[in-house]
Amino acid sequence: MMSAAPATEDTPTVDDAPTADAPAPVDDAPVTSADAASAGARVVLNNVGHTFDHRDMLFQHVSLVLLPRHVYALTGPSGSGKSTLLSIIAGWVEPSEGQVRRERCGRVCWVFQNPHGVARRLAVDHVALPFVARGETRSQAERHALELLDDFGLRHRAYAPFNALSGGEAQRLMLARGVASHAGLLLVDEPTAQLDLHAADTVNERLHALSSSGAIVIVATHDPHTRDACTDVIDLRDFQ
Ligand SMILES: Nc1ncnc2c1ncn2[C@@H]1O[C@H](COP(=O)(O)OP(=O)(O)OP(=O)(O)O)[C@@H](O)[C@H]1O
Repeated sequence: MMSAAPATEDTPTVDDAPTADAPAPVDDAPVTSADAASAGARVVLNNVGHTFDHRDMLFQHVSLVLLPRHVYALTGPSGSGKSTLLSIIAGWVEPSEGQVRRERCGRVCWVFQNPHGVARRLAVDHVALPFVARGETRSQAERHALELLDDFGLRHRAYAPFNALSGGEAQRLMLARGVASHAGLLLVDEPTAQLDLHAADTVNERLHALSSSGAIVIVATHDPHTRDACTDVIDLRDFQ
């Protein structure tokens, strides 16, 4: 395991980012995760810092380049700002200091700690929908969805409505949907907090498989097993 690449002379920095001559990245462009990797996707954080009270910085001077085919564990004590940094990377929260650039990342997918689904919709339909949206027939989409549910250890829950799933099952379902939607940037908040060891291992393996397919995967976690399953670690204690 290694630390996430700091934006040094050896790694791309914001100075390498597209200029006015290059097309601006469009976050919602319908590219697949594999496309995102081949298109040179990356997330560049340049001296990012954040405070909610204009007094105490949660973290500061975060300068990193995040690349496809890596799974970044975002670690740090409770309250150190992991979810906040995920929100900043997603573009939902403006950092108090510095800039974030998402370059050619394609679709951004967030998997929450307490996922929301459509209560009465079947699990399989949550995962089939992105395939249908890409033009597959209903039966093709269902077949692909079932394969993904199998990967996440949820095959036996495929025909359960969302509101009958446990918290851990619901979160794995949303990870499967993230894969189905071909996210180029996948942000995951505490994916294994509600899982037993076996289910957690299944999730950790799939995170890896997803990054191999070309996505940038960032996982906020307290779980040492999840951290060890990641390729890189960003420890917020290094940015206080
Ligand atoms: N919108 C907000 N307004 C004000 N304070 C906030 C807001 N969001 C988060 N905070 C505070 O910022 C700090 C960091 O929160 P955050 O959820 O990012 O930490 P975390 O490292 O993800 O925590 P945990 O590991 O417990 O989930 C906490 O003290 C939290 O109460």
